[in-house]
Amino acid sequence: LEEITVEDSYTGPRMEADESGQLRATLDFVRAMLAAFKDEQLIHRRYAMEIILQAQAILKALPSLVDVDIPQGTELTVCGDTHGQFFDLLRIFDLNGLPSETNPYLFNGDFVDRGSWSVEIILTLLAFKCLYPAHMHLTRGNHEAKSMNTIYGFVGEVKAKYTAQMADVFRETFCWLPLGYVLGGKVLVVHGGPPVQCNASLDQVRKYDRNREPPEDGPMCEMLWNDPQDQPGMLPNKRGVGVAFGPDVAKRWLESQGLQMVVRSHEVKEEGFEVAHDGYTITIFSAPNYCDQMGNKGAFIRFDSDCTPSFTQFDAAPHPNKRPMAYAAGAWASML
Ligand SMILES: O=C(O)c1nn[nH]c1-c1ccccc1
Ligand SMILES: [Mn+2]
Ligand SMILES: [Mn+2]
Ligand SMILES: [Mn+2]
Repeated sequence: LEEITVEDSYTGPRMEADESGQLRATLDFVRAMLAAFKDEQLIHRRYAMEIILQAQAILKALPSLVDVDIPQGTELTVCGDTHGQFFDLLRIFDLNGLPSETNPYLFNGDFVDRGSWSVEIILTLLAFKCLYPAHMHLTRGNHEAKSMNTIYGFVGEVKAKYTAQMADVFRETFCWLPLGYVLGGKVLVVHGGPPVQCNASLDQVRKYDRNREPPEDGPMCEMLWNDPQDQPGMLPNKRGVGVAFGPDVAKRWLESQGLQMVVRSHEVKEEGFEVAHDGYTITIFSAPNYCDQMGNKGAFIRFDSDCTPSFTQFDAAPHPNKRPMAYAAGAWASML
């Protein structure tokens, strides 16, 4: 990275070196980065690379399933899909505060694709992961994957805003994102759903070798792609990947693992969230007016130390005039 020099002509936020000479994202830098992104400016690719690679090293050291405690008297906020809707992420921070050691967050996958500010979202989340590694938690979604990012806009956006090499570094980093979290020993947080068809245990997930693109079946595939259904039983998923699982299947798997509830994302909900399966399965979705057209609310959940959920809904924020998937391959063709 040293060979990337930050030119004197660069006027954006500058990262300072710590006492060991290592460039670090301080809170002041992250605040300045948020302001720059809000003003449709970018940070220098040297600083972007530092954030991505430092976050990658932190993520790599985690197990594939991470236990997170919510100490007495504290709360943890869980957000769902954000899908490149950076100005709605800023609204979450306005409503609920910036991430900090006293205001921990878990973002439950699908950070990128669809929305045209995916780079701003993922650099923000990874920068907070570097700043507060024990208080900013990130789950892998099915959109943290090369095949999806190539089709749904993230690769095109990174190449337009930075470089193809940076797209590769993002891809390597996504492969180290944990597959799920257990809050307070009783709530599984995962992007799609629990691995009910392969019937994997929490321990098998903890040891799973996640450093790869998502496979077509098995624990990792199901955790990124499964969906709940109202009907009892299990059916092939209409998406063609993973399964649809009923209330009986959710209850049986959760009880077999000593868990009370699964919180998942992955599906748009009109109200931003949905409590299904008699409370065993919660969906949380944090991209309001999804793709500038669905008209849905966004929502996030605050869990207290007893894992009691409180829901907050919010509407879409105004954003600069750029349509969803503005950088997707072929988007340029539509402009010719
Ligand atoms: O892009 C989405 O809306 C999405 N979010 N999670 N999964 C998808 C998806 C999956 C397959 C095909 C298209 C979208
Ligand atoms: Mn999604
Ligand atoms: Mn998804
Ligand atoms: Mn307690």
